[in-house]
Amino acid sequence: MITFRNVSKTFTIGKREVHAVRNVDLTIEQGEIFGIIGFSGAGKSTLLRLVNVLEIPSAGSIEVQGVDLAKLSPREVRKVRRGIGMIFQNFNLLTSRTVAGNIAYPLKLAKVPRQKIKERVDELLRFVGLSEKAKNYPEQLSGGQKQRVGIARALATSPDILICDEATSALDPDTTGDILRLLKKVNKELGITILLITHEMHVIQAICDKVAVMEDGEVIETGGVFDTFTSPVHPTTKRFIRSIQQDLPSPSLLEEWRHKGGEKLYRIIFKGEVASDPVLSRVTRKHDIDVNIVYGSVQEIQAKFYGNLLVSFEGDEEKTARAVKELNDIVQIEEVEVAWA
Ligand SMILES: Nc1ncnc2c1ncn2[C@@H]1O[C@H](COP(=O)(O)OP(=O)(O)OP(=O)(O)O)[C@@H](O)[C@H]1O
Repeated sequence: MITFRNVSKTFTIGKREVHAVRNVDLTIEQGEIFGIIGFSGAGKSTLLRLVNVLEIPSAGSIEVQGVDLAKLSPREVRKVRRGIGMIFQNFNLLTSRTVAGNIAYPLKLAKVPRQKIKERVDELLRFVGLSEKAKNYPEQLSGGQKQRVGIARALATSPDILICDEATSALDPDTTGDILRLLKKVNKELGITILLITHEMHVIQAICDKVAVMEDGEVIETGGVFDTFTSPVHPTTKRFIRSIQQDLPSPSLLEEWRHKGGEKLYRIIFKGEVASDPVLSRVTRKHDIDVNIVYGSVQEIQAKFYGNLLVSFEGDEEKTARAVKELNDIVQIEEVEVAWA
C-alpha cells in the first residue's frame, strides 16, 4: 500500500518556485492497478519520483508498505527501492548485455548465487514469452519485446510494487495492447500492485481499477475507473474521456439527419447490467411509439458495459413524454442540444 498525506513538492529555480505537486492525498491499495493521468507538466513524474525516494517531499508524508519514507536511513531507502520495480517509456535496457544479461543484472547486484540467477531468468523469460530471445541483444528486438525485457528485469527481485512510467507511450496500438495484457497478468498472477502514469485515457480504460487525474500538481479527481468514466466531474477529466469516446456523429451525418426532418434527439446512457437489457424496446412498445437509433457506442470498462445511444422517438408527443419519463427511472436520459451548422 502507498499513502500520500497532504504531499507537496516545490522546486526552486533561482527566484522562481515551481509547485510540481500540491497537497496530494492518495491511497493506493495492495493488489490494485492505479493509474495517474495528466497532461504534460501536471506533476505525474514527480509523484513517482517521490515514491522511489528520488525526491523528498517539501511538505506532507508518504508511506510505502507501512514505512514512512521520511524516516529512513540510506540503507533502509535501498531496501524500500528493492521492493519497487520500475519500467520506462524508452525501456532503459543495457545495450551491451543480452536479454538474459539484462534480466540477470539486478540479481547480480543483489548478490544472488549464479545457479539461482539462471533459474530465475529462465522463469521470467517464460513469464514474459521471450525464452527464444535469451541470447539476443536489445537492438535486435522490437519495441514490444524490449518492454517485455524491461518488465522481466523489473520483476527479477520479486518486488511488491511495479511502477510504470509511460510504459506504452512509445509503442503502436497492437503492441500497447499486448504489453497492457502482460501488466494485467503481472497484477493478477503475481499479486503485484501497479502504479502507472500516462497521458492516454485508453491505457486507464484497459487495465486500471482506480484513476487519479492530475493538473497543475493537484489531484483534481479520483475514483474507480468505471465511475470516473461514466460520471466525470472535472472539465479536464471530461476532456480526457472525450479523447477516447466519440459521443456525437460527425457534423455531416447530423446535417443529413436534420434534412430528413429529424426529431428531438435524446442521449441515453446505459450502465452496468442494464446495457444488455432490452429496456428501450420494452418501454417504446408499451407507449406505442417508435425509436430511431441515430448514433451509439457500447464500451466495456472494468468488465461492465457502458452504452451511449443517441435516439429520437416517432409518435404522439404525449406518449413520447411518458416514455421518456419512464426511461428516466431506469436509465440516464437527456435531451441533446445540437448546435446545427
Ligand atoms: N528537478 C526539477 N527542477 C525544477 N522543476 C522541475 C523538476 N522536476 C519537475 N519540475 C517541474 O515540475 C512540473 C511537473 O513536472 P513533472 O515532470 O512531474 O510533470 P509530468 O506530468 O510528469 O509531465 P510529463 O508528462 O511531461 O513528463 C513541471 O513544471 C516541471 O517543469
